[in-house]
Amino acid sequence: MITATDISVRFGGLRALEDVSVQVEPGRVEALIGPNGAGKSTLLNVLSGFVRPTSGSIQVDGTDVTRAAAHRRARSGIARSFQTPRYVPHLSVADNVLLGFFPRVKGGLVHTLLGTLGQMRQERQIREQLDTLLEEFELHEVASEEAGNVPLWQLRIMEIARCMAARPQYVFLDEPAAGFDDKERALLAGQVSKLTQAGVGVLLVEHNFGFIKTVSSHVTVLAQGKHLASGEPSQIDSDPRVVEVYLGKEEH
Ligand SMILES: Nc1ncnc2c1ncn2[C@@H]1O[C@H](COP(=O)(O)OP(=O)(O)OP(=O)(O)O)[C@@H](O)[C@H]1O
Repeated sequence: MITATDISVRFGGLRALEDVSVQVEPGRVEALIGPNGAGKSTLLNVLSGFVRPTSGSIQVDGTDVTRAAAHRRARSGIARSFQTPRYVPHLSVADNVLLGFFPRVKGGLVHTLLGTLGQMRQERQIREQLDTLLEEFELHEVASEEAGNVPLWQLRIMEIARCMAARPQYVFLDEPAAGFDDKERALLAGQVSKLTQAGVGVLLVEHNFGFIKTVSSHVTVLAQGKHLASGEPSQIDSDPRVVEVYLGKEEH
């Protein structure tokens, strides 16, 4: 389990987070919601090691990782997606997913990227795992297309598949359904549930409450950097404080 306790972050004079606590459990989706500027991305960045908290602590499966850099967290089983998908547009979808195997390849330096990609393609075990991932996340039909030619919703699923290549225990998803229509959201919900079925703990930052209700088991609500409420989606949905600051203004 990931346990973040009393996390505070200051950017100069701005208090982006104040004493916020959250837990991510294996096989469950913890959703993080709140209005713009509430501190959701900052908390996700703190948990994945991209932002150092001013105070507070983070434990992953009982080990303190508060001071550990992002690459060390990746090695301790955390993978994440970004609000704007990060990918190499001129590489195929399959090769972009292949990049996710890097944390498992010893000595995989970025400047050896292309050479290593070539070697990895040769390795039967990795090739088989890649094929399984592409199949599982329904990317096989676009596997050989250049990622730059693939629609946004498939790029986001490609990012999730790439996260899973590292065999993570925890995956953080930053607004994975932003800009999606109902059909794309339903497809994405199906893919997210594959993560929890595999025992992965998911932290989901998302604005669409309908999507949150479909996939998550617990919700933490932030407002102006502080904890506002937490509970099951059905409790949050009817919490007057949450409706006032957030849900009343959002699609749900
Ligand atoms: N690197 C930074 N330097 C200075 N201020 C920052 C930085 N990152 C975030 N902030 C500020 O911290 C506050 C929280 O921002 P954050 O992006 O975490 O909110 P959010 O809930 O993710 O918002 P959104 O829904 O718009 O993505 C905001 O006031 C933001 O301007």
